Amino acid sequence: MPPNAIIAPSILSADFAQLGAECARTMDQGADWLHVDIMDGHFVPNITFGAPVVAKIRSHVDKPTENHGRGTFDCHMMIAEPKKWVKEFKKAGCDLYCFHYEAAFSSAAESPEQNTDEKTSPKALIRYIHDQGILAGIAIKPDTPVDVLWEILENPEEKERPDMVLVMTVHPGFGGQKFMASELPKVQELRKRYPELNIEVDGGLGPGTIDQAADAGANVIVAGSAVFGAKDPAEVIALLRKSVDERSQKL
Ligand SMILES: O=C(CO)[C@H](O)[C@H](O)COP(=O)(O)O
Repeated sequence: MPPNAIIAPSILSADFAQLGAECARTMDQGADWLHVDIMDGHFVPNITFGAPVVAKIRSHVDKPTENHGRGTFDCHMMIAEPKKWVKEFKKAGCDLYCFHYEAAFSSAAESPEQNTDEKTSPKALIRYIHDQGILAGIAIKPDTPVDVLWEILENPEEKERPDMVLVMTVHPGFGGQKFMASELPKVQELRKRYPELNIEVDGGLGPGTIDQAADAGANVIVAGSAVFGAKDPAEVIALLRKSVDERSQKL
């Protein structure tokens, strides 16, 4: 059976003027993790915030007492140089550093396939993140085929295997976009091969789309506008959890 449902509201849709209070409130409303979107204006055409802001909001939410536990800060690094920021974000209180496959190679290569330098490979980056004592996630954009992940997930070296895979269900950069159901076969394939893996989906998730994502096998659900824009965010969080829990029994 897949791992438990983890509901991770994306604070991209929170009121940035009251971010600490928004984080604390969302946890009180039943969130498991907080999804923290870091955008650098290069990897994606938008800018959010950096480690100093994460350090400030971290103090408003209790640290998790175990890996993947309640209060995990799930930092989604939509940045062009993911290795450069690992230590700083760990220091700020990031518990799970999720980088993009597409950004993991040195900028000298025109595409990930052209880069054969082991030092800048996703596997090396995962090892580096684990060496800092935090969890590592790897994300793929809609244009990236899921096959690129097999070599990384099948690595016999445990330290070089990710703790979570994030399948983007929108093109990264902005909240409030339309859910791309075309990405769900990636989730299905991942779940078929890795029953125990934490598989996260991000983009356009809410009451109208959660059942499809849960049927495909996603268990970590990011929802920004659906939670922060709701009249009753606690009800939406509970609904997302129920869908995943019910559907995961049948997988
Ligand atoms: O990573 C993201 C955008 O790049 C956001 O986390 C995501 O889009 C969530 O927003 P929404 O639930 O409103 O679609």
